[in-house]
Amino acid sequence: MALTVGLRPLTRALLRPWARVPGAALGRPAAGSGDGVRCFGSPRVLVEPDPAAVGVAVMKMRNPPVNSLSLEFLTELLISLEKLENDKTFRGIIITSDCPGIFSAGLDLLEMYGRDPAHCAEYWKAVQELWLRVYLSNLVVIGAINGISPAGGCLLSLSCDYRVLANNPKYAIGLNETLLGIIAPFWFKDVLVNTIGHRAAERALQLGFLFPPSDALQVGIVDQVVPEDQVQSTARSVMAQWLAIPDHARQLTKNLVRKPTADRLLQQRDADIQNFVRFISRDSIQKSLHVYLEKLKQKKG
Ligand SMILES: CCCCCCCC/C=C\C=C\CC(=O)SCCNC(=O)CCNC(=O)[C@H](O)C(C)(C)COP(=O)(O)OP(=O)(O)OC[C@H]1O[C@@H](n2cnc3c(N)ncnc32)[C@H](O)[C@@H]1OP(=O)(O)O
Repeated sequence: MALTVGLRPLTRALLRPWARVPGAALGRPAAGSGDGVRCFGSPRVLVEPDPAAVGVAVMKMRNPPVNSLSLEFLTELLISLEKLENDKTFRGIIITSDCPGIFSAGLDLLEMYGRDPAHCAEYWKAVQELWLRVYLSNLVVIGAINGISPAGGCLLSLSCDYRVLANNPKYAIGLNETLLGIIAPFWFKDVLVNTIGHRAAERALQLGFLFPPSDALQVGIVDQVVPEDQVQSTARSVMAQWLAIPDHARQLTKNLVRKPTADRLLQQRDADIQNFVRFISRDSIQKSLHVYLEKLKQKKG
């Protein structure tokens, strides 16, 4: 089945592989700065230069209540990342959350439930694009994970160069897709295998493990677990260590390590979109999503 993907103009401009964001940029001088420091804001993505670290931006995700990765939110994240990537002021980003207790609830289930194939295709393309942009970023990307991080939230974390997780037993992280009756796509799986190894990934993926911090550290899905009030300062110290390496050497090395994984998706992006649309449109999958969404509602009581 050939898919015709009808993209909206903004999304279309953004989602071409490595597209340049057109003129109407969100980048603007920080209010009252006048010193050339740039701040790229958007309603759901707050980006500010780290006042304590030169060349570092802090990107706070603010899509309440749970930072689910809706199409609009993905688009704003992509714009902000593109702007940062193009601004030579910055060499590193710390990605964190502005939603208490939640890093990201992952992909927005409402973008996949009860939607037509064209919408699902557009959505999946945006998911692919965000992953590629974070995973292959020339910047040092540190995840300051200050909340629970299931599925797509975990993928975002895994795509960073280094992960610092707050030590709170509620802040579990993992690819829990099977618990929803869906499956993690091959590129989610690849990134997990690259991070924790084949055997651990095999178990974690099939059983839909959400690792609490101590287990997450033990299996290697995060690099460091620290008290909640030290997540930002730790991320900043780690960033300093990464920024001590000359950019060109670090970037080429990152590319060497990550490109084969990214290429697997780049070589079959359209097929991956079609597979996703076919899979998600199945009655059985839509029913699983319905049951899961109902469970989330009932949990509230
Ligand atoms: C042939 C092969 C082809 C390959 C095909 C590949 C197919 C792959 C398909 C999909 C892959 C998907 C990956 C994902 O990321 S799926 C999303 C997984 N996420 C989760 O499981 C998390 C679900 N959410 C929660 O567990 C909780 O909400 C939590 C994050 C722990 C926060 O709990 P709490 O603070 O108690 O908040 P609530 O549960 O009350 O939630 C508040 C409202 O937010 C809604 N919500 C929550 N998560 C999502 C989400 N992911 N998407 C959309 N909406 C979400 C929740 O329903 C509440 O809404 P409301 O206030 O209206 O009731």
